[in-house]
Amino acid sequence: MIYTAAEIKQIDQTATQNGMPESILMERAASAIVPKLPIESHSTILVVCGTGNNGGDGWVVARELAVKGHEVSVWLPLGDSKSEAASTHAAYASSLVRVIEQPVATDIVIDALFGVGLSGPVTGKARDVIEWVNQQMATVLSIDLPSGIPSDHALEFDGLAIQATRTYCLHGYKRTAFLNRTSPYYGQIERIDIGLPHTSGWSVLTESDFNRSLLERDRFSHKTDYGHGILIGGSRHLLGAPFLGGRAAIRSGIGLLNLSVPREASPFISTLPEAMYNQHTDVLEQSYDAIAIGPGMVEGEGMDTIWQQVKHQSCPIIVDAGALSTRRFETRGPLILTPHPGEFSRLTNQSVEEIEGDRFAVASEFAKQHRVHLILKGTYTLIVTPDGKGAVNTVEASALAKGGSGDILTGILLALWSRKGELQSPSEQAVLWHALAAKSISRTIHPASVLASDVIEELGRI
Ligand SMILES: NC(=O)C1=CN([C@@H]2O[C@H](COP(=O)(O)OP(=O)(O)OC[C@H]3O[C@@H](n4cnc5c(N)ncnc54)[C@H](O)[C@@H]3O)[C@@H](O)[C@H]2O)[C@@H](O)CC1
Ligand SMILES: [K+]
Repeated sequence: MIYTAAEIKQIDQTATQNGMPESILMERAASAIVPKLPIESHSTILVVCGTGNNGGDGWVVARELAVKGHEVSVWLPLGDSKSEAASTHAAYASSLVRVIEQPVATDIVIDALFGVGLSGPVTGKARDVIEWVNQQMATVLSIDLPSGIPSDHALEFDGLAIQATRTYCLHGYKRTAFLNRTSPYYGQIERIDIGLPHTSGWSVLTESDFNRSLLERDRFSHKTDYGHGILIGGSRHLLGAPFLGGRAAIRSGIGLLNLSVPREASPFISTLPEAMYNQHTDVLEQSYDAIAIGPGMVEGEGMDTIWQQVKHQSCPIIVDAGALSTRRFETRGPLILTPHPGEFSRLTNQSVEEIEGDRFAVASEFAKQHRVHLILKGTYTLIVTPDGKGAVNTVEASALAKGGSGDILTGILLALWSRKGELQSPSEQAVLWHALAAKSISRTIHPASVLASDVIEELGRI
């Protein structure tokens, strides 16, 4: 569940209009956060409160901790609360805690300076406050967002924000928790339910979302029950990619696999005898359950002729690497595109910085506009459906930052999309499986040393 600041404000406003006041939401937020705080009985605590509702949350947390017997100081570096709900809480809580003018070093700092109300880079005195917090040796626990971090995108972020040890994200995560530039500030993240309804179009994928029944085989089944796919790839100087993709497809359970490779690949055919082979110049059969095209391919070398045949097929078509082009968006069946940010930059005419700074919006817009399934690769791969909704993968695997990883993902996608619609969210499952296999092999081989082939062999072991 991931929300923009505007969505959070809307949910908040609807709740308020329907009789759930902000002060009660703050109460709920604090009572859900406090039991989770990693605070020892003897820890000294400083709560830094801003003037908005994030500061209001801070006041209630401070009050609860004081009631539990902790030594709590509250610092209001930007002055008194401007929000009515926060002021009400501040009035009572200030009778239970110590309100200080000058900050003191403590074991714990609770950051309640800014939440989703921040707009643009931090200005004024708050900049010094953030720098002061970052100089402390304390464990820093942020409420909702690390103060200074924008909610939705990193396009205007200037690098000044609180470096949290842990962040308690209220209601849902904010997009910046999953952007390369901003996610490190969050520390560990935890979602806090405050009892509001969920309306998010974005979900967060973790290990537990992987559907292990993918690996099951029915005892009376036949190879045709698991789909027949073709992977078209390779070019004169890039011959390994289709074999990596093909091997990954077979390791992902595909029933039958054809590999279409250039003539120059003939010497490698014996490395994967489980596949059936075609040449790029062969006419495409009509009977595939899914097609993948692109690993190791380059423009020219017959690409246009091959694409003319592919695009008339009504099965799902996965387009990757060298086949990704704005000239190849027209297909009869579902189209699944798998760009990394550089490739996506070419498809969108936006810079890699613009894409990486605002991945969710750019990916969602693109998927809706072109009615495609989009897998925007990265540390936090986004998997977007043609309605612009999607999921972010949070299973991190640095071993995948290496040539060949994309070919493997294409192979897994081919296998899962070949299952004739029998699987829910094949793209999400493929991304998870890929990351989990890489994470799993990284336990026995150092991530720097993991080969793409090692990841393929691990697919059946997770
Ligand atoms: N629906 C929800 O999820 C709930 C949200 N609540 C809290 O309310 C927060 C949002 O509260 P608010 O909307 O009052 O906003 P914040 O408390 O996040 O911040 C607002 C303050 O920041 C200042 N500000 C904005 N941009 C600035 C900049 N660039 N430089 C310096 N100062 C700047 C504003 O002048 C204002 O005083 C959430 O993050 C969350 O902590 C909770 O109270 C419970 C319910
Ligand atoms: K905060």
